[in-house]
Amino acid sequence: METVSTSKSFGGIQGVYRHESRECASEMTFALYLPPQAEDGPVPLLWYLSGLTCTHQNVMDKGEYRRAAAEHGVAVICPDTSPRGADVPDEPDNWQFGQGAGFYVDATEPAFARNYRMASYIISELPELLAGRFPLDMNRQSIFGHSMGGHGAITLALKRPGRFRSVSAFAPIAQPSTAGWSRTAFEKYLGQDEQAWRAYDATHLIEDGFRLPELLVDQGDADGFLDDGLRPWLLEEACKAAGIPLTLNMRAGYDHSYFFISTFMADHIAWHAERLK
Ligand SMILES: N[C@@H](CCC(=O)N[C@@H](CSC=O)C(=O)NCC(=O)O)C(=O)O
Repeated sequence: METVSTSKSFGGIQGVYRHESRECASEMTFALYLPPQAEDGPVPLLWYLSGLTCTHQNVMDKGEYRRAAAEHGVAVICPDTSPRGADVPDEPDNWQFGQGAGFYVDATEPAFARNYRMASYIISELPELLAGRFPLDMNRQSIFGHSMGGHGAITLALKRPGRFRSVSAFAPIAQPSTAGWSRTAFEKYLGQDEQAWRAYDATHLIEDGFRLPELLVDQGDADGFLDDGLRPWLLEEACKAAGIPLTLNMRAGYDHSYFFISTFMADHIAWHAERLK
């Protein structure tokens, strides 16, 4: 693993690291913020999964998470959203599929199965890489994210009870298997059998019996993707039917951008920090 950069921030260290990924068969880059408390011993780890078109860098530059992370003594890891590189299959003119659009699935279609293994990358490879190299308490992890990444956080946690102490999301895609901007990606990564897509769809996982102890979601009501892409009411209905306590904060006037995310970032970090104690 190579250190790309380290910068002191709010008393801690914002690092960027690069490594050869076993799961994605490509070079991958991630950002890790260590709060000042990490100098004295292992700190809990909060995963932030980014949305379509992002790398590790969008949230690092615009998410404004470091002040709250330092205050609460929580490390924040921001992985990339897909495998990268000239050898990785891609559709450069399509922002909803391929590089920057991994959807946190393990692809099964032959053209993509070698590289597009973001579920295993986040759940297995990256934690293995982090453990021991950084002062992190891997028994205390939580997860959140935005849009494609908010949905990814919910699905990864639903399928692994106990792995994450808490889960939250900014404007998550509620049901990607039926939304216009994600349906095609599911077909290309996972094949035509829609039954197989259920394992990567939050509302369907909940319908199929998977559970979370609770869920926090913030959603802007001026989000241009609200009605066609995000549809938080589908998540609300699924959680209600399943008895999952959902706090859905509809935020008046906010859109889908990092201006929205950064506004509520400190609230989410405080909420996770309380559960990571
Ligand atoms: N290029 C698209 C807009 C893409 C977009 O809004 N991406 C969001 C995530 S959307 C769901 O996963 C994002 O986080 N973008 C990065 C950023 O820095 O804002 C278009 O032209 O509509």
